[in-house]
Amino acid sequence: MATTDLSAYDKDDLPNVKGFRFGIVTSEWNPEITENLTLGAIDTLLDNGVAEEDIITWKVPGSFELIYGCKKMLESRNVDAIIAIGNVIQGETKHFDFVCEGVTQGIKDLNIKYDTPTIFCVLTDNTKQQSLDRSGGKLGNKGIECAVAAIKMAALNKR
Ligand SMILES: Nc1c(NC[C@H](O)[C@H](O)[C@H](O)CO)[nH]c(=O)[nH]c1=O
Ligand SMILES: CC(=O)[C@@H](O)COP(=O)(O)O
Repeated sequence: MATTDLSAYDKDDLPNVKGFRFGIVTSEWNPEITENLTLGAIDTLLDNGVAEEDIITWKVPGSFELIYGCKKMLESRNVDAIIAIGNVIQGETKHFDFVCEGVTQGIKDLNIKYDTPTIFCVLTDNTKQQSLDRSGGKLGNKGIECAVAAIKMAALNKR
């Protein structure tokens, strides 16, 4: 059963994050997908009062490099949350499994090691159509969903 619209949220349910700083690290693999996820995340942060100059964006080659890229941002930039954006699409071999598991575990580890939340915005899809549907298509944009998660977790960390 396909998921519901990933982008549905109520702005009134979100905390005030004016003055908060957010990082976005984006994988360059499947750029038409990851760029749409990134635009959805940026637009959502801006729409909820985050200043453009308070959004730091970096790019890495692939989803597996999101781990190191987020780690370096956590260690060198003063941000209240990071959104890790990638898109892994099943190929012919088991490489998909290892990339997905690796980045999942790696981002989980960052959330344990560092006191700044890193949001898992990685689409792990069987087909490109599934990715298109979830990055601004009929099922919404996971980048919006993850920006909402980043706002909520950044505010939680400041309680
Ligand atoms: N096949 C996909 C990859 N593969 C590349 C890895 O993420 C990594 O860059 C490489 O193994 C070198 O360390 N990456 C994606 O983001 N999406 C894919 O579909
Ligand atoms: C999904 C991937 O990791 C990408 O590198 C494609 O891999 P494959 O060699 O299995 O087609």
